[in-house]
Amino acid sequence: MGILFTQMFSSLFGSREARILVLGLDNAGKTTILYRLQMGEVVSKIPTIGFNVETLKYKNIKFQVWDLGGQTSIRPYWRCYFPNTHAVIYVVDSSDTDRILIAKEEFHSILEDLPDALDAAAVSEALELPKMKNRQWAIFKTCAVKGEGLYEGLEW
Ligand SMILES: Nc1nc2c(ncn2[C@@H]2O[C@H](COP(=O)(O)OP(=O)(O)OP(=O)(O)O)[C@@H](O)[C@H]2O)c(=O)[nH]1
Ligand SMILES: [Mg+2]
Repeated sequence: MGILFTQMFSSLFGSREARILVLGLDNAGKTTILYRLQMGEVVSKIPTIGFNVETLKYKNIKFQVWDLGGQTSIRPYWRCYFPNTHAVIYVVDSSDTDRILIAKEEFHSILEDLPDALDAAAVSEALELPKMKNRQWAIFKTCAVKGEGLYEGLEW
């Protein structure tokens, strides 16, 4: 009911929401961009381990902006954040000429990964779960990195 009302009010007043990921190599300037947009100032010079998430309103759209750490060891976790993402902002440091090729490779691997994510319904179809009549089953979308969906599964 709560969700229904939220959606009704959103459409009445024309406000929309978008989930945005900010990706790019470490030191590219992602966190600086996020807080420049949100607070109009430069806040931190510390590398991001994990993520920062902030909500920005711009032109009647509420952007939920996820700024992920870009260090080599963290990049494999970017894909956990892809589901339900409306757009990716890919930040490149134009003065980091030594790593422009790495920036290109990471960018292309994001593009390869993006269409790969199936939603829970598609996974369930792919595994033909609905055909299983003699067992009880349920499917939950999880991301172990963020700890999402795990307890819903255990609860079940
Ligand atoms: N000259 C210049 N420096 C910038 C710019 N944007 C960011 N920086 C500097 O670049 C450094 C890294 O910026 P961050 O925003 O922390 O980089 P990041 O992409 O979030 O890095 P990770 O969190 O490690 O992935 C900081 O010292 C910033 O002040 C810019 O547009 N121009
Ligand atoms: Mg950062």
